[in-house]
Amino acid sequence: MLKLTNINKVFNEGTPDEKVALGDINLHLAPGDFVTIIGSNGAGKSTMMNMISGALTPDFGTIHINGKNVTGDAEYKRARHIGRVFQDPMAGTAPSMTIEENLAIAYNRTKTRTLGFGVNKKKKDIYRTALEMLSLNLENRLNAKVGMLSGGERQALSLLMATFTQPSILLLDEHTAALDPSRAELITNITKQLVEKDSLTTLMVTHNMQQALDLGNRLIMMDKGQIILEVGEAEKANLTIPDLMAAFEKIRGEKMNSDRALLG
Ligand SMILES: Nc1ncnc2c1ncn2[C@@H]1O[C@H](COP(=O)(O)OP(=O)(O)OP(=O)(O)O)[C@@H](O)[C@H]1O
Repeated sequence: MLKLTNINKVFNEGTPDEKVALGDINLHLAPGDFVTIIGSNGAGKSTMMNMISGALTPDFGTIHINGKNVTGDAEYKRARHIGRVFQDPMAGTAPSMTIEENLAIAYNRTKTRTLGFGVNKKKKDIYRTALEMLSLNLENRLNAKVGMLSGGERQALSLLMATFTQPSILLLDEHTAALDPSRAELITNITKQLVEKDSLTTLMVTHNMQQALDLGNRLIMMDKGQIILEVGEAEKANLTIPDLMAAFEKIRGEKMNSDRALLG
């Protein structure tokens, strides 16, 4: 479903600021895999997400989605196969447009123009049914401007929009980090529900160790541009935060340097 092969990325190469952001990353996700990603500061997590979305291109290596080599494809070209939710709840939606109009954009992202961009009764029903899943009563506020929603509501809508058309890959980039704990928990639960509903192949970066353990069937740990630990389904089920911290120390010989790590 998603295959990263020997992905390398160096920023400011040949200068005093040279930084190896990704050094030979190999990662393979099977359909329906939900992989959580944790790691130290500057480990390369966001760079890897940007490589997959097409926001950045690797210096070396290949990216395959659904068996197709997309390494050279521009971000807009990959967008129809990829759903992405960012940390900033304001990033995924258009504030001056209504909930219905925002959903129409997401809905039409993968459709051909011949199906029309208008909002008809059938589409309205699809939007309402999807919104009901969030249990936020947004299905009764289709004409409300998105700018009027709370951060949590907006992030829930972003998540719905990113998953609405069942993308091949869902990228969640610390998407609960900017929310207060109760809203973060709500978005975590909605994430679980939406991903499970369509068995979406998902990659989620998080600084919340407990969230990384609670969600998904696999976990990877990154440090200094490398994947230093991969945990499979059976092992993940019994893993604890102290286990993860101890694993990092054992591999690296030092404590994990993440000032944003939430240790639960
Ligand atoms: N555009 C850029 N130009 C130069 N260096 C960059 C650029 N983007 C990232 N880097 C560097 O590459 C390394 C990896 O950055 P990245 O943002 O991927 O890490 P991260 O794991 O997401 O970190 P954090 O958890 O702290 O957000 C860092 O050292 C960072 O400073």
